[in-house]
Amino acid sequence: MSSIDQPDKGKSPSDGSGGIAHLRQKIDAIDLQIVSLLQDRARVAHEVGLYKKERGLPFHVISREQEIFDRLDRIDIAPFPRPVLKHIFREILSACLSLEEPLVVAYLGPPASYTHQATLKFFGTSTRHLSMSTVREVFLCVERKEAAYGVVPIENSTEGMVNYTLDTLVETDLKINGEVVLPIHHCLLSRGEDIRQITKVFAHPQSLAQCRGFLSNHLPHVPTIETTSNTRAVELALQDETHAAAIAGEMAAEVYNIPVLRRHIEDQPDNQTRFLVIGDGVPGPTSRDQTSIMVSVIDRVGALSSILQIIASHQVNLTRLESRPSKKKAWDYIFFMDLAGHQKDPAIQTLLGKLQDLCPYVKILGSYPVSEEKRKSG
Ligand SMILES: O=C(O)C(=O)C[C@]1(C(=O)O)C=C[C@@H](O)C=C1
Repeated sequence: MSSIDQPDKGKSPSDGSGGIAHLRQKIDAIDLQIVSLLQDRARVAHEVGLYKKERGLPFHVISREQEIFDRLDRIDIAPFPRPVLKHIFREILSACLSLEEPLVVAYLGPPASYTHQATLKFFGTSTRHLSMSTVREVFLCVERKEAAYGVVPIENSTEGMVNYTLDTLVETDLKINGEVVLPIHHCLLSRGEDIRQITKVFAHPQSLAQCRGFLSNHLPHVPTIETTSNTRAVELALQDETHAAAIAGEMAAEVYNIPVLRRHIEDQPDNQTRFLVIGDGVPGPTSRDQTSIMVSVIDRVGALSSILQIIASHQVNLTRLESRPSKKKAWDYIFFMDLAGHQKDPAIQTLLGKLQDLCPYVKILGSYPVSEEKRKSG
């Protein structure tokens, strides 16, 4: 028994030391209050669910959830750590929603993939998650209404855009409903106890690319084998008769019970991946939204710069600009743009009208709340 577990018989609150038994009684009473308040909240959420069911209203409301998180941001919660409070509320909302109607979310990759982690971060754990093996399948699952939402990677801070997701966005009628940013920390996982014993490294090409420096410094002559996912890399490393290693996240190490040989092997310490949440509706406006659009421009000198000037003249902030080959004609491009604001904002509405007049093609990919990470960084 550790000393803290010893019953604190000698002390009482009256001896001035605030005996631990008394403090623990206080904690027990507070815990009961927390549980009782959670019960009350769950009952009210269930009532909201019945109200919505009668009227055919959507159960999961991203803008309402954002409003709740915004309010938490404004209240003083010291000394309780804010990120933990957010985490707890993410789970409370997820649990309350599951009493209204279980939410089904499709995501890319096997369980324990980074996209699975992003899904848990956005929706909490009280949802049903469907693992899909391709980005296309995630979209199809939502299009067929087998899932309410899908989660796919869109961009890595080291490796750039996930082109396959951009291309799929071009084709689909689904809309972007949210974004999640996840810090990506890769680990070298192996049953071999010494890094010098490693015979080969299995990894997804994106993870290999993000750990190039580590591999060339520490495993310069060890062959690397590309896999379809990080989790597949772990499976292959486990099946291998020699001391093979895999690159994957800590969650995969836990799920597959494979030791972590090295942590943080990514070349960029602030390596992050941005994921998109896709759905078939458009979330309502919140305190801070962005609108993603896709435009094609007439193939003539200055066409793109005149579009950019129009955006600026409408006082709309362009926060991202990416180009992709149109795949219709050589050297013909489409542009992906993120605009600060919601498509219901008057400035964005006027701008979109103007762009629709000027560009051969404009598609609104969605309006959705800016991620927690971007909100924090200003
Ligand atoms: O306010 C609602 O519309 C609810 O359904 C309640 C609630 C909540 O628990 O606060 C639950 C799920 C929604 O996504 C948003 C909020």
